[in-house]
Amino acid sequence: MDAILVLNSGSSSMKFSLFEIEDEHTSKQLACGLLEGIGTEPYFKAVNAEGKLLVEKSWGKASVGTHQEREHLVSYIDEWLENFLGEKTLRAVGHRVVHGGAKYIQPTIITDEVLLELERLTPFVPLHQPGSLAPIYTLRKKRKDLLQIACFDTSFHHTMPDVAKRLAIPRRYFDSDIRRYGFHGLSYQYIADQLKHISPKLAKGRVVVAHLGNGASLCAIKEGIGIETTMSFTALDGLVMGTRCGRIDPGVLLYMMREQNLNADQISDLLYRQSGLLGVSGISNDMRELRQFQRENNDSLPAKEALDLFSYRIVCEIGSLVAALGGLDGIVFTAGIGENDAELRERVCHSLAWLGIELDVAANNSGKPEVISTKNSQIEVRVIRTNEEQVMLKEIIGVINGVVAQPVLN
Ligand SMILES: Nc1ncnc2c1ncn2[C@@H]1O[C@H](COP(=O)(O)OP(=O)(O)O)[C@@H](O)[C@H]1O
Ligand SMILES: CC(=O)OP(=O)(O)O
Ligand SMILES: [Mg+2]
Repeated sequence: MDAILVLNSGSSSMKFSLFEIEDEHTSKQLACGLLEGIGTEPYFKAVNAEGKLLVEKSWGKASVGTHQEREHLVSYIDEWLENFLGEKTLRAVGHRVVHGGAKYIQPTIITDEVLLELERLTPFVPLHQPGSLAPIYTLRKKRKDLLQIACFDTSFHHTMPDVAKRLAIPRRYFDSDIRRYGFHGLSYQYIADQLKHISPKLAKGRVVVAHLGNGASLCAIKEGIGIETTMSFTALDGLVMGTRCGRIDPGVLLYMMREQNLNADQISDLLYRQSGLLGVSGISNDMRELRQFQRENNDSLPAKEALDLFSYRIVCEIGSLVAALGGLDGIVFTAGIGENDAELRERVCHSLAWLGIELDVAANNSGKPEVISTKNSQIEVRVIRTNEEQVMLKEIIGVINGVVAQPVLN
């Protein structure tokens, strides 16, 4: 029997799912797991399809998040996998690659040339691309003949009209790929696919999807096609995030460079790692920790200000996407915060009541929220658990079966 490994590498975590291919169209999950705390206190855990713990390991605080450390961690997972697979053969591994640039729209078999081109995109998303590429390098060293496939977070947004891709800077920059791309596309693809099954009305309508995790963005989807999104050239733009600033006046950066002598690396660190919920609250980038802090500290003002800003920006940006869609039929909340934080969803929905949203408070607070708008609401509001790995699996099987044409390399 053949197996497929799906790796979803993030800036500080790596999720994986292992599937067994039963035939051309069916596969079943064998195991899934998570490596988190990369760069701080790495911790690895895997469970089988029934949720039974298979392995657990922590490395302690000594680790520092270097490239070698990531390689070491991936090697560890690979060795564990080798034992777990037993007689099964690993047929392919698929990687979530955050940036595919203008060229890589389809899932793509990784070759030396592809890897070089993806490496060139690292300056576009310095916080993510190295994390996406590190496991590819490690597995290439360890398993020379293994088929490796890249699935891109940018692909879903290629359908955006040119006007949404353009930045208002001299046009030569657009021609050299400095333009708006958008990210979290694998998650948006999953939601668009799910809507076809669970809400045909929304699948054919105008929807704003709010992917609110550690990275956060919104996507405007019309009849299943992405037409606008809040992230842009990099995964810094748009909403307030865990540690990222979201939309910012570029004049602030010029001021910091000129008047405070900050160089590019310092500004990058400030905007990617020290801003967002962490920067404004001074407490944490993690929504659960912030909520807890606020409860234990009598509505701490810095925590409140960070949370206010987080939801305010979501509300403003939803307004902007509704304008791009020319109206609205539905909103979908997804990812760690969108799926779990009822308070945030309530706040956003109440602020958008003028759009005709009526929240079903009981449904919103239920343990497993699905539709959280009332029957009378003019807008259908849903919570859908995202599953980027499922989309990647479908893409990988498409490549294996030769359904997906590979890009011509020059
Ligand atoms: N029960 C919960 N209530 C509120 N926030 C939560 C809950 N569970 C997870 N989160 C938040 O979700 C965020 C992480 O989301 P996730 O989608 O896992 O992010 P990423 O994939 O970008 O690392 C964190 O801010 C975390 O605190
Ligand atoms: C693109 C992006 O922001 O990804 P993540 O949410 O995994 O940080
Ligand atoms: Mg994520």
